[in-house]
Amino acid sequence: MSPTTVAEHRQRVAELVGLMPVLHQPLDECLGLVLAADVLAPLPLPPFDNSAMDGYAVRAADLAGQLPVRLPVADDIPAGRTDVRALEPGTVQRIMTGAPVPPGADAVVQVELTDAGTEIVTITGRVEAGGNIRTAGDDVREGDPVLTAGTVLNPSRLGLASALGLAELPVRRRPRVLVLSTGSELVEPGEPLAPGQIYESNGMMLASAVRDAGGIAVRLRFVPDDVEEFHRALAPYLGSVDVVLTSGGVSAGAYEVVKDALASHDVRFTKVAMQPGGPQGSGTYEGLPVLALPGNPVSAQVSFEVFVRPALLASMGHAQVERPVARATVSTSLTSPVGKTQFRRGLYDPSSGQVVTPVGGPGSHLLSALAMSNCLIEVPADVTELAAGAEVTVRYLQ
Ligand SMILES: Nc1nc2c(c(=O)[nH]1)N[C@H]1C(S)=C(S)[C@@H](COP(=O)(O)OP(=O)(O)OC[C@H]3O[C@@H](n4cnc5c(N)ncnc54)[C@H](O)[C@@H]3O)O[C@H]1N2
Ligand code: MOO
Repeated sequence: MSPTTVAEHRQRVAELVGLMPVLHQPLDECLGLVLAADVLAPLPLPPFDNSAMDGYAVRAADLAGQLPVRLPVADDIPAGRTDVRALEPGTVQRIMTGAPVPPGADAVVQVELTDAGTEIVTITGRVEAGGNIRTAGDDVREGDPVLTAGTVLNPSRLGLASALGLAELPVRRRPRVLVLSTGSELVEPGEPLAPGQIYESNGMMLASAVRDAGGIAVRLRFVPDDVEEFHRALAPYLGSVDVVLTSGGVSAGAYEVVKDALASHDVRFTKVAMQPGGPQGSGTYEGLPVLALPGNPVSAQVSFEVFVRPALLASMGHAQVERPVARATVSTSLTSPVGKTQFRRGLYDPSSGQVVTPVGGPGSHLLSALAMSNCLIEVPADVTELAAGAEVTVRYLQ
């Protein structure tokens, strides 16, 4: 049987994860989420004619003659006043930025062009009719489609929704991902380490990657290589998560707990033609999508980047699920296994003439090299050698 290609496995993972349902969420929880329906402005912005300056609401015609002119101050209009009275000819009203312009006024004279009087004001400068007034609907007209379905909600868009008086927006909700590491050798950071044990790192890395992609990570402390314990550990979470993401226990050894526990369910274990990240499991368990990543830390994280991150983003309705890619020249020669897409770790600096420098070797245990890198260098499956200066595609991770 020919190995699964990267593209085939990506497709399978995306289909398994599917689309999250649409919910009306409070704006506070919408940052980074994708709007699921068009939003029509329920009111104009600004909602009423208001002053752009602290100063005096006037009739421009009252300033048409010789300046300075002295006019009585008939009223005071702070922002937020709701009972504004009409401006009588030959008078002014003191007005603050954002306050409603009184009927009858057609301009605002900024305070700097006056003596700031409170009973009588002396005005020394002229303003045109319409000057310093922000008219209703200037920014948004009522009924305008201000935010369209598919828009990613960023700070300014959430600000706009608030300005329109919306307390909630329809969005695809964040996927809840159960992150579970397996391995009897694993020890919680902070605990003492016995010979033969290592500190657990995939759980922290994958949970952070889930959050970084916009999902909610539920971390289940790692379970030992025991099938019964694996099932018992998962059971309490099955009703409350959307995806189960495991790492470790999928290759060819004698104690492959994830494979042993799930192969009898609807989970398929395959070799994907890539390095790192060859052994992969995917399918459903008790109706839940399960993505079983290999345990080597670099393999787990590269698998997340290539398969899981795009699927989580797509599940939230993102159209753009790819990292930015660029063409770059590689600074040193590279070799790559035959028939496998290789993802090497690299440092890419677009300001330095599009050069990418490999960091560390191909080994999938080289976590510090991954931590020092900012991109993945993609070597196609049909390429086994690259000379220094050859062109490659880089996926920019930061
Ligand atoms: N005979 C073969 N052996 C291996 C093959 C193979 O095809 N034939 N494939 C290799 C490849 S490629 C990979 S990748 C790994 C995948 O192994 P598993 O998914 O079964 O992972 P483990 O054996 O449990 O662990 C591998 C390695 O990673 C460390 N690890 C695991 N989980 C964590 C964690 N949460 N935090 C930190 N480190 C972790 C573990 O201690 C091992 O060193 O299999 C190869 N072998
Ligand atoms: O696929 Mo393994 O991920 O080469 O180390």
